[in-house]
Amino acid sequence: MAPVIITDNLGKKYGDLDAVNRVNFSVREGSLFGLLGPNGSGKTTMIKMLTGQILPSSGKGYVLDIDVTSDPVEVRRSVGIVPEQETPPSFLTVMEYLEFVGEIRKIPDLEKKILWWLEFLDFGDKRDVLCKDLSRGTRQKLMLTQAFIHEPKLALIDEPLINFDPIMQTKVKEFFVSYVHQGNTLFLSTHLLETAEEICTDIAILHKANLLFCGTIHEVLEKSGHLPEFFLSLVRSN
Ligand SMILES: Nc1ncnc2c1ncn2[C@@H]1O[C@H](COP(=O)(O)OP(=O)(O)OP(=O)(O)O)[C@@H](O)[C@H]1O
Repeated sequence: MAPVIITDNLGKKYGDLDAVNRVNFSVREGSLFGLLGPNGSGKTTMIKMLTGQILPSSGKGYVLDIDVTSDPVEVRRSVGIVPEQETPPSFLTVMEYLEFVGEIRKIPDLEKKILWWLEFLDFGDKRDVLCKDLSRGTRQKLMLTQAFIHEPKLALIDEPLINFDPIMQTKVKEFFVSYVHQGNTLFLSTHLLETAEEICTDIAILHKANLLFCGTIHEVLEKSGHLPEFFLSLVRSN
């Protein structure tokens, strides 16, 4: 099975700063891939490059066989994306925003799908509320909905569980696991190491713009017993 994401010496500089330093890894189809790393290690920059939001400074990146440098628009069209701390347009209601997304993505049976998501994430009572008046958790529900409503084969999500209460975290984690069991792929960045250990099949660790580790969760657990210990000892020794 061909990887759904390949990076080949992919790098990003902001002026003189290496935010991501010539990184190589690939993501298997059907995996739940967790990108970990301390603050400022380059996770968001990596996701932005892989979702066509910024252009790399060096190397190549392929997402679903699409070159992220030459065809960023096609990348954005093909995947589900939840950018870091993104908020939906303040001047639209929940329904208006989802109808807008449906229009752009040309989603069949849109109304039915919207109703399913409103019920699944338990925010149907907010359907006519302007996005500016939503709580942070409800905004995150809306951002997750817009990422998955067109049923992409691959979704990339920056900090997916932030702002959610424990009940909603559990529900969303279960959704992620069932999403990959259906053959789709999920690429997420997170600081929640216990959660990554619980649900991820594959792990990559960035530190100071460099890739320190990429492998399966089984390799991690064999080496170290638990992901948090593995992560801390690797990062502290580099
Ligand atoms: N637009 C930008 N201009 C200049 N520097 C930037 C820009 N965006 C990010 N950086 C820098 O690039 C480095 C990597 O940032 P990035 O946001 O990718 O890290 P991160 O791992 O996602 O961090 P966090 O866990 O804190 O969200 C940091 O040093 C950051 O200050």
